[in-house]
Amino acid sequence: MTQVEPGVSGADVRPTGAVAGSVDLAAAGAVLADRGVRIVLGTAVDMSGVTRAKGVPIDRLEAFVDNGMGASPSWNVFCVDFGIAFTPDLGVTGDLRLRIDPTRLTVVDAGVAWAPASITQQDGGVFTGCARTRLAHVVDRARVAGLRPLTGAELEFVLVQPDGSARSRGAWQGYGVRTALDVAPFLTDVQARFADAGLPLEQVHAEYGADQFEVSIAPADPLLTADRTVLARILVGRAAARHGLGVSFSPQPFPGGAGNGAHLHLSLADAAGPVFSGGTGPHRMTPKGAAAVAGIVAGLPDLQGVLAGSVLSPLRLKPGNWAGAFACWGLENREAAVRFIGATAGNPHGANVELKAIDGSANPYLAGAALVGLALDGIDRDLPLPPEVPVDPVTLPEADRERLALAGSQTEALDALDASSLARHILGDAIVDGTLAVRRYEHATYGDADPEAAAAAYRLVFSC
Ligand SMILES: NC(=O)CC[C@H](N)C(=O)O
Repeated sequence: MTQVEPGVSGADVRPTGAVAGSVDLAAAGAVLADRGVRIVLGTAVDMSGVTRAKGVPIDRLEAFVDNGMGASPSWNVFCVDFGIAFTPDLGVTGDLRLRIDPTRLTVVDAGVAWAPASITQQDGGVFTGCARTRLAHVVDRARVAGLRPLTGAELEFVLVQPDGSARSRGAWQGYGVRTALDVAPFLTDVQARFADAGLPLEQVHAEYGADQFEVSIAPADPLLTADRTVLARILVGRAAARHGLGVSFSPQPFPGGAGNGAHLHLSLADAAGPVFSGGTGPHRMTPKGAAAVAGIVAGLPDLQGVLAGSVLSPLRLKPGNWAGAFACWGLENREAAVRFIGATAGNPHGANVELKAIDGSANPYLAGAALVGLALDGIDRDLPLPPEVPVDPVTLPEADRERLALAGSQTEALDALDASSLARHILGDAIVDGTLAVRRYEHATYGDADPEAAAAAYRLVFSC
């Protein structure tokens, strides 16, 4: 391999944007070693939404790319309490490989570099249960259809004690200046780590929940955004640890408190330009843009078990939480699952849709695949745009509210996923069945538990 990818060849080792070409691994390894890197961690996010890693010494970088490191198929169905929800295909026999993407190599802590891994068969062949590979596949489908999707991620989290218990809330105020200034050393550390990693930070601010903050990441290719979401969680977690803090991305860290969303923004362009602006439809959508919104709204109940499928997710996904508990769309409607954001001077990234129903338990690769896949489905089938909901959906007549409400229980959301040929078309049977196994295991374990006990069990598992 002679071609050298910018970003891993010079003094700089950081994510490189859209991936192209190959990497001179010997040169990249030398750069990392010069920067004091001793270990490379390769991560994969399992179907319960937990990021797991294998590590190699820096001198085995090439093997991590070319041969991969061994992982049992059961890696995909580990659960939040580290039980294993075996399926007929994902069990104790066989072997898969974690192969890192060297174009994403980034130094994340003293002596440690990170890269996301795809899970492959031993010989490098496609493993259909790999979430990262599935997202790449869905993005490829979009390209073949002449569409260019971009996604941007918002990550909400609550600062906690390192053991997961609550911090003192005496001084907290929603979006509070003092709330932010009180943890300014942590926030400025987050900014520095993102800058060093080449991770484009759009906003970092106190949210409305107690000790809740949000970082948002600029729009990019959906695979890059999902990789960056994993990286962002690592960097936020490391910054928190350095300041004696813990961090919870759980959908509902404390029952009765604010939930953590993992909203994703989507824009789409075809050869003629952006599909969510420049047309003659509602809010200047083009026919493709309208069909994409229709696809997301129509398919949301089928994919809820992937986007917000944990035991805790229904505690967050309720009216009044700005979490998008209704399968409808509306211009700048923060209670609609699909918030449409028009092209205005206040929005330099252009028109896009924000899917608010996603929470911090969702695998970011599957969330991206579901969102892009639903938009493609709407375009493929030329679905008609449902009427806009321009008001808070709780104010609608009861029959409309009931029709639009997303599932209020985990069981209902999972049964809808199980029965959905659309979800199986977008994500494949291995991913749908693995997700169901993991979430049903969670339901059996925590479904009847006191919400405080369930929340405690989940509090730190989605942080890195
Ligand atoms: N500002 C917001 O959009 C709040 C979002 C909310 N915390 C959620 O769970 O989705």
